[in-house]
Amino acid sequence: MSGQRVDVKVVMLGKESVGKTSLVERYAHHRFLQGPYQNTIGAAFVAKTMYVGGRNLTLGIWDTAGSERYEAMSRIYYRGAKAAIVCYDLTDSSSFDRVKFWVNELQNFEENCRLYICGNKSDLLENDKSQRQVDFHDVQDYAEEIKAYVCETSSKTGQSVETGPAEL
Ligand SMILES: Nc1nc2c(ncn2[C@@H]2O[C@H](COP(=O)(O)OP(=O)(O)OP(=O)(O)O)[C@@H](O)[C@H]2O)c(=O)[nH]1
Repeated sequence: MSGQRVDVKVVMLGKESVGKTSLVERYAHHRFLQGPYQNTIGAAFVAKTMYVGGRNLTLGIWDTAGSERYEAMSRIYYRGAKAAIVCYDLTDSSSFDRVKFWVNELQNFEENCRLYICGNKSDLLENDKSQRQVDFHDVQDYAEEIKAYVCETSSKTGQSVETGPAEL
């Protein structure tokens, strides 16, 4: 699908509609596409070149479909990934349950993959904290257990999107 040389393979995982495609769009193209939600079918690939430590590094980002119907396919995309960004929606606790499913998969089948747990849609909490359904400290405790990084992002405002994967 991509003829481009990829130095670091990254995979986006998580329940449908948590904002994986929007995060990639924000990270790669610095924009947020308004308009009706369109679910990803299968997966999409985006390459982004970064200048790090005196050299250009190409990230190959696989944005997988969150719908459980594509679950088997998503497994194909995390093979050999150096990092997985496992996303959830801060306003939807069921999406955090799905994080645990993917973490489990990665621990079993891709043990060298670095894990990032990303709570998205932080903008929705700005004016109404009661919308939060997933406690940050609970996520931190869980992340410590599984040796993952955590971040809270908004693809809408761009909060923490550019800085998020800097450790890669
Ligand atoms: N308020 C807000 N809405 C967001 C944010 N990120 C995504 N959305 C909205 O959430 C919906 C789903 O976003 P997508 O990026 O398509 O979600 P996805 O996880 O890629 O979904 P699948 O392709 O089905 O797996 C869209 O209507 C987006 O506009 C965010 O940070 N804040």
